[in-house]
Amino acid sequence: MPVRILLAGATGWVGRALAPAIAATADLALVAGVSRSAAGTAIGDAPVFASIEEALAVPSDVLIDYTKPNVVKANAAAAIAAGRHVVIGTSGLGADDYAELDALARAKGVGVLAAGNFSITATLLKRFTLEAAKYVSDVEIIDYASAGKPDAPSGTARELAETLAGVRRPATSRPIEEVSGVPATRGGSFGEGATRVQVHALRLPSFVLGVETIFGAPDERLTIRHDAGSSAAPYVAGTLLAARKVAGWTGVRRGLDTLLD
Ligand SMILES: NC(=O)C1=CN([C@@H]2O[C@H](COP(=O)(O)OP(=O)(O)OC[C@H]3O[C@@H](n4cnc5c(N)ncnc54)[C@H](OP(=O)(O)O)[C@@H]3O)[C@@H](O)[C@H]2O)C=CC1
Ligand SMILES: O=C(O)C1=N[C@H](C(=O)O)C[C@H](O)C1
Repeated sequence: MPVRILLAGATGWVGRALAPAIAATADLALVAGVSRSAAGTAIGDAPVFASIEEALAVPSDVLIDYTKPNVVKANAAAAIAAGRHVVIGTSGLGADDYAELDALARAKGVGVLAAGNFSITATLLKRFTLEAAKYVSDVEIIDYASAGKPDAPSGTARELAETLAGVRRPATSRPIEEVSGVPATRGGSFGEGATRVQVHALRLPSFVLGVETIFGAPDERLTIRHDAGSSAAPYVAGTLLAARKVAGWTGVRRGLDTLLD
């Protein structure tokens, strides 16, 4: 029997790429969608509803959420409460939010996979960054995105910074508290003390999303960079992989890298 998918954000930039891909995949079936503007219509045989609550009345196995930062947490909590596994693509949530969702998911015995970025090259950037952090102490992140992106940092940069802060070696750069001038220009901090990670978010026309990890060592430097193009195609395969696998554990896992060999 195919995994039955409820797709929240079915009419969005990513949702419009996911819906036909799910329909074309034998082991997945789109059974319902959520979009306020398309409520009352259908995508193939799947009815579209204005709210997650209405859509959860249709039997399904996995919620895939590509909506908005101010919507995703309530959607995920409602789906977990209804016993659904959840794949989160939407940005905007951080470690504290995921700790709350983890407790809810464990209580219901369901799995959650949240990835700041489901593209393969962004996932490789995370993997290579975590590897380099074993050897080089000083690292900062630049987050490039479109002028209209509602959240900062991006989900991509946030997951990377929060994970990196847990494994990196202590920085040799001057602590932010000791910086004079306008310390905010040193960026936003993730983590604590000398293993905090600074993220610098740029929001400019012409960018879709880019993330750059810069390592500095005495007299040498390493830059690792991912740039997204203008289509949502890079996110489809990783999201569908997560939908197939998310029933395999209980609680929240973060990052597509956790599913790769
Ligand atoms: N993890 C990853 O790899 C990626 C993550 N993203 C993230 O995914 C999210 C979605 O991106 P994108 O597809 O570009 O967004 P869009 O703005 O194109 O689409 C948003 C979708 O959510 C629906 N929606 C918005 N508000 C509500 C609401 N209150 N209730 C129900 N449905 C709602 C919209 O439909 P309607 O307005 O009709 O309700 C629409 O279908 C963003 O946070 C983005 O940063 C994007 C790309 C990759
Ligand atoms: O808002 C976007 O467009 C994107 N957001 C994701 C993020 O917040 O990291 C990533 C994706 O490449 C595009």
